[in-house]
Amino acid sequence: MALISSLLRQRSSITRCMPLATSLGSHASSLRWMSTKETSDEWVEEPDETEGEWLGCTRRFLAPISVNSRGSEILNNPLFNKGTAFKLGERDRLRFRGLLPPRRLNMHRQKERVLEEIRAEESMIRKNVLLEDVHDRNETLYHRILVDHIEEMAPIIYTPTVGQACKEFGMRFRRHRGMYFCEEDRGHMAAMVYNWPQKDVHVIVVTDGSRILGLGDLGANGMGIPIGKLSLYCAAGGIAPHRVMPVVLDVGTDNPELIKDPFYLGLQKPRLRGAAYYHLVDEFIQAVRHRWPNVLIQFEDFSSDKAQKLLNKYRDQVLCFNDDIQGTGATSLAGVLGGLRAKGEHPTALGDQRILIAGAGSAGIGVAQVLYQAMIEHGRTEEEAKNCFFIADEKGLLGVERMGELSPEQALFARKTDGGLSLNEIVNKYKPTMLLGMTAVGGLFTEKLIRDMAKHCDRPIIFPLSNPTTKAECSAEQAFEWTDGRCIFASGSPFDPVEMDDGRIFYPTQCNNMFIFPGLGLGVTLCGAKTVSDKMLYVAAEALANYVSEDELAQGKVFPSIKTIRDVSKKVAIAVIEEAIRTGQASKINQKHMEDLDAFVSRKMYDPVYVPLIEKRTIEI
Ligand SMILES: NC(=O)C1=CN([C@@H]2O[C@H](COP(=O)(O)OP(=O)(O)OC[C@H]3O[C@@H](n4cnc5c(N)ncnc54)[C@H](OP(=O)(O)O)[C@@H]3O)[C@@H](O)[C@H]2O)C=CC1
Ligand SMILES: CC(=O)C(=O)O
Ligand SMILES: [Mg+2]
Repeated sequence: MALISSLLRQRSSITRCMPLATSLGSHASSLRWMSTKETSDEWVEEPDETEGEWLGCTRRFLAPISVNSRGSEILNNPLFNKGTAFKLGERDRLRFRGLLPPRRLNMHRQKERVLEEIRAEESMIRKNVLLEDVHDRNETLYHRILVDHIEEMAPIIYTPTVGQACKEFGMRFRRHRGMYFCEEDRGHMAAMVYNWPQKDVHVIVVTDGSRILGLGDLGANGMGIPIGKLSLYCAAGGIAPHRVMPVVLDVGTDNPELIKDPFYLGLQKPRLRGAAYYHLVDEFIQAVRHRWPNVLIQFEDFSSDKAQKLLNKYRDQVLCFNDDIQGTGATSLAGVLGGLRAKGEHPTALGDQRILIAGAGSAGIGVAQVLYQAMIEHGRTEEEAKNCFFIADEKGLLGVERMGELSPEQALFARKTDGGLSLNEIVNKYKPTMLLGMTAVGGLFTEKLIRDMAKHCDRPIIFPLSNPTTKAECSAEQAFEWTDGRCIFASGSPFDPVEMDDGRIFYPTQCNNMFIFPGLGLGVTLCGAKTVSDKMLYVAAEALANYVSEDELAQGKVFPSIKTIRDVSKKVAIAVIEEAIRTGQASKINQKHMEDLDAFVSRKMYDPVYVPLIEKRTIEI
């Protein structure tokens, strides 16, 4: 009876209509029109007593959203579920009154409870499981926790812990998330993409699991990576959770342990190769673009032999980029520019550096390509720029004598002399000013190597970028200790501050593509770009580099604090949109947006708050 009268009251209160804000994120697409009277009189909930503490006091108007489901369906849908935070009126209207304990906790209290539980747990992987449980039952709360505590949560949902989460993916599997495509799905993918429950996907992160972080071939267990990256897209890049889709292309695995693992959930057969592999990828790309023509596709953790080929094939045709090649390149450029600033050198001094890159895979070559382009941008000739690089793989310095076996991208950097020199020999002969590690070989940077770097260079830039922490080429402590605190350091996975014997404290920052991809994705999807250009990556790197303050540089920090990642992503997005406008790619940006891009981007960024829910049929007018 109460429900009927409540519905009657709602209907009779309709006065005039207005469109609802799309920035409400997850469910706005299901909205039609809403009466201002309804929203103001009936549906807007009393502000929570602690709202200001976590939301900032000046909240935008929380218009309700209409949902097709009701009852326990809502409680079981992580995009809608608010758990114990549902107010009585909502429990009543949506027909699940009595299905939750009576006492209501507001979001702040729920968050405190989860934080207490996570903080009481010592093991990082257990923390990951607890947080992913929240992800699976209440996405709004999950993203609120990430946004408010990103520095603490990033190592739990991302590197380093995501590495272990991937390794144990089969064992820990609880609930479906993301899509899988395999050879058996050939011919069906265009139909399969319609199984995805959300109508409007903006960003896909896809892997074939062939090189997960520095852990090698983890096959379908690699799903943890797209999930982790997309969590950052939402929390740091402000893309609403219903607009992202994690994907694994399960093309088998060559990892013998997985082939015999009884709990492995992927196909236990050798990897698909050659034309069949590329046809499968192609069908996937066509299928997702058929349903979502403007979707951004981020290639992630493909082994290098395929990563560059796929990028070359699709980069001018579809909105896509390879995070390990291009995202890491842009991030490292920002760090290197920060390092030069910390040394009091002008950005154009980039072309005066001698850069030793250990690792000639996707990341190593990607970084070299972006630094090389930046040198050209700063006026160096191709020859001068090439001459700055010393790139080594397991066989030593890349040299012209190996031309036949190198990829075209590697061949560009092959040295005319001294091919095959070891890292130690390169350091002693060429006295590099920078040492960047992307080998996935933990501890590769030995004490001798780093001490020799510091002998020849007053302030060497040392970036061990391999992930997870076990694969870092050296630790922060080692780098600072072996250079007497003179190095400029950043790492792929986080390290704690280092206190030297003389009391000096150094604060290592993280050189990880997480500083680029969320903002890049936000920028290109908001502006309607058709492709991701090299220049977009360059301006993204500049925006990131400019974010670091003089004070931070003075403390040896060449990247901003992860606490600021949401704002960093906004700046990156704005830079990307400006570049798209400049080159006529910004099809969705109008004059009004251009007048205040900052406000436009801020408005569009998903902010995880509980939005009042109403049953769809009660508001159709
Ligand atoms: N911080 C960040 O944002 C990012 C970090 N990464 C990390 O970078 C690492 C590498 O990734 P990716 O490039 O895709 O991997 P690849 O496997 O494609 O490349 C690894 C490279 O390291 C070389 N290598 C192996 N052992 C040695 C050695 N002893 N000395 C010199 N070189 C060696 C390999 O040479 P060979 O081919 O001869 O074996 C290969 O060229 C991973 O750990 C990944 O997590 C990646 C992307 C972003
Ligand atoms: C960070 C990242 O993308 C990697 O390690 O592969
Ligand atoms: Mg990666």
